[in-house]
Amino acid sequence: MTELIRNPRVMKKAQDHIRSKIGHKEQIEECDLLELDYLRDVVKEIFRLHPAAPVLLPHLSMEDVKIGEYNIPAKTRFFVNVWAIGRNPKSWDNPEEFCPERFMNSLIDFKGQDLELLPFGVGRRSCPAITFGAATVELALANLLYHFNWELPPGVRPEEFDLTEVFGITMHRKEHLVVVAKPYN
Ligand code: HEM
Repeated sequence: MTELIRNPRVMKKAQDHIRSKIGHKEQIEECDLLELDYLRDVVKEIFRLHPAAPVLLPHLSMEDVKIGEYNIPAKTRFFVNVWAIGRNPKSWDNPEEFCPERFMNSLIDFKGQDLELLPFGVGRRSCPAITFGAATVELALANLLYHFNWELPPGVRPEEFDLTEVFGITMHRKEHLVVVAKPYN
């Protein structure tokens, strides 16, 4: 929501997209998500810049392995910094920019095949709830954007946001985001 408030162009495009595809409905349901391709790109972009688990969970190498120029002995505990991978300029154009359109003509997804986008990890120990987790985020965001317009309280400017994030097993903003919800009919 912070990124959408900071990027009103994307907020409006996502809302127009959802509202035109869904028409009049009490609530957006899981079966509607298939149609919401721009929303999916927005969620991918959120996962790229703000992975919930920035260094995944700790892993242990089972045998000696060489990755690039690094020799990693067996039984080494290591962390995979997917936060940095998602912002690597070798993989992403203008990596710091919030731009869901980067996924429009791209096959990159977060299911584990594309190593530049790993919000759920990859391989045997990746998140077993990837489908449930992604659908939950998409469904919640779709309904919030469909039913409400969102504004900042008077006098608050997005340029003044403190975007500091708290690192840990899961990552979140240090400051709360305060927004005003205006029901949309
Ligand atoms: C958007 C929501 C979610 C995200 C982004 C997410 C992300 C992750 C990540 C990054 C890992 C570590 C993968 C690795 O180290 O390679 C993980 C592991 C795990 N997640 Fe999720 N997760 C989400 C939702 C959920 C939910 C809803 C559940 C349970 C209902 C769940 C259950 C688990 C479990 C049990 C593991 C450990 C798997 C293992 O060690 O083999 N996750 N998740």
